Amino acid sequence: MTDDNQRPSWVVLKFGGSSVSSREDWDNIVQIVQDNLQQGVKVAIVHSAFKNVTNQLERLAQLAVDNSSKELLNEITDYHQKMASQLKLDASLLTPWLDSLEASVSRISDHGTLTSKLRAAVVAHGELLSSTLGAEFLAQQLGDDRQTQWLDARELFVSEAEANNNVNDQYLNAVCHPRPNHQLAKNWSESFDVVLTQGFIASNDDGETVLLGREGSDTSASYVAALLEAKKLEIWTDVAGMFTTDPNKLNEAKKLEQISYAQAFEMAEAGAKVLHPRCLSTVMPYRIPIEIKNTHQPLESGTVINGEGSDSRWVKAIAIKQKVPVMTLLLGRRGQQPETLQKVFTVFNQLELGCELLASTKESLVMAVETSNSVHGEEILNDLSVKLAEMCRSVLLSHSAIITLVGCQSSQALWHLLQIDAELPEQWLLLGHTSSDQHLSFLVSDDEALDILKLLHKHLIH
Ligand SMILES: Nc1ncnc2c1ncn2[C@@H]1O[C@H](COP(=O)(O)OP(=O)(O)O)[C@@H](O)[C@H]1O
Ligand SMILES: N[C@@H](CC(=O)OP(=O)(O)O)C(=O)O
Repeated sequence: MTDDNQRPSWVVLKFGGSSVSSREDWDNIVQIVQDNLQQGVKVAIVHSAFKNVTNQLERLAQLAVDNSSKELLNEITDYHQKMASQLKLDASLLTPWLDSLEASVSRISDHGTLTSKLRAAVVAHGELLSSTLGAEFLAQQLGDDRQTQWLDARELFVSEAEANNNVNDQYLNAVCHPRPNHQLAKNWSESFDVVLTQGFIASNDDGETVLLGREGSDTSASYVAALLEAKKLEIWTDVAGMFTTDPNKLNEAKKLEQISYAQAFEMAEAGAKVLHPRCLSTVMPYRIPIEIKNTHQPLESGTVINGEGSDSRWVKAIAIKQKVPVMTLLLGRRGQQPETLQKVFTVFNQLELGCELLASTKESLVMAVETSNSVHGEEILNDLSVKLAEMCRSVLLSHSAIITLVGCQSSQALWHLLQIDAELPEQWLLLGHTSSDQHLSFLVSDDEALDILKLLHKHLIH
């Protein structure tokens, strides 16, 4: 099948960690790929690390600092060897990546500290190891009639150092700006039926490995889709679409058959981790539709994301983010003087932490802290508290939940809330809305979050 310009069509299939971690998953993947090939399209696969391996590698990098990573390294090695055996593949395929993983770990131990560059080099191995097995399995299953090619994503995507990016972000939350490359799409079409590459990883101008931020494989998939100007991007995961809320948190969640790019973006930004928000901003300019489907139930329909979406009077979905570190700062007598605010933001900058200002009054600020790209994870919050305490009257760190109503104007959402004829919890900490005015957020205590979600879902989702 070709598109209007007689270019062969590509579909991009992204398989997340929850979709590639068993033999059954892989049998389904082979079927999904074959179905596409039979329809005459070429298939580009973006492959994540096996389930939970990225977290293990993050821990491995930390343990390497004081040379205590051996046990975990063995565990990770074992896990991949077992996957090779489940797929009936020769485990020696893994050797080059296991060797380079060990070398990267040794570099951290020799260095004695963990830099974002060394962390990226270690963590990238999750995708390198898994995709090597995935490509070989697929090549064997599809046979010689089909050309299957493994590609190194670091040769496809080079990050751009954004002026306002700190060093952590440059290595751990890098950004690329791929544009359609018709010649490349044509070359690949002439040589291959299926290409398979890694999600989550890219390189920088110096050829070093960088990461695209946690959950970044969706972003990679959107990069491949933009590069090929694909006719469709399919996100294959462990649920059959985007739901009115996280179906693993609330059984009553309903599948959304179709939503607009903008609504999906709001949901993704607000915590619906089934899709990464950056993925949407990459494909939207090219109007590439996205479909979210369930690898474990491939025949079940999914959610289609396309189009503008029309104004709705109803809340369409509710997103939830839990265990968000939140700092409440009492600024004292001088309140929000530019000088105090500047000091506060300088501390965030020095610690290379991101933050989102959730609310402010004359004397206080409530900020959500983004720690996932910090090399030192949770410890850094204590550092932050100590530093902020030097300039604020009091500093309170809590782990809270943010609940966001998506799909109608915030004033409309607020009106619906006020109609709820049930007891709402006392602790609605605050609310805010974005400039797009299509969502309304609340900060609530983490302990109560799921009860509140249930209540809101019952009353607001129709
Ligand atoms: N609104 C939502 N609709 C569907 N899934 C959601 C939603 N919000 C959160 N999720 C969660 O997203 C998960 C899928 O994302 P993720 O675990 O990152 O999968 P993958 O490993 O395939 O990338 C689901 O299992 C579900 O718990
Ligand atoms: N493996 C990376 C990238 C990713 O997006 O994975 P997944 O597709 O399993 O969410 C992570 O865990 O962050």
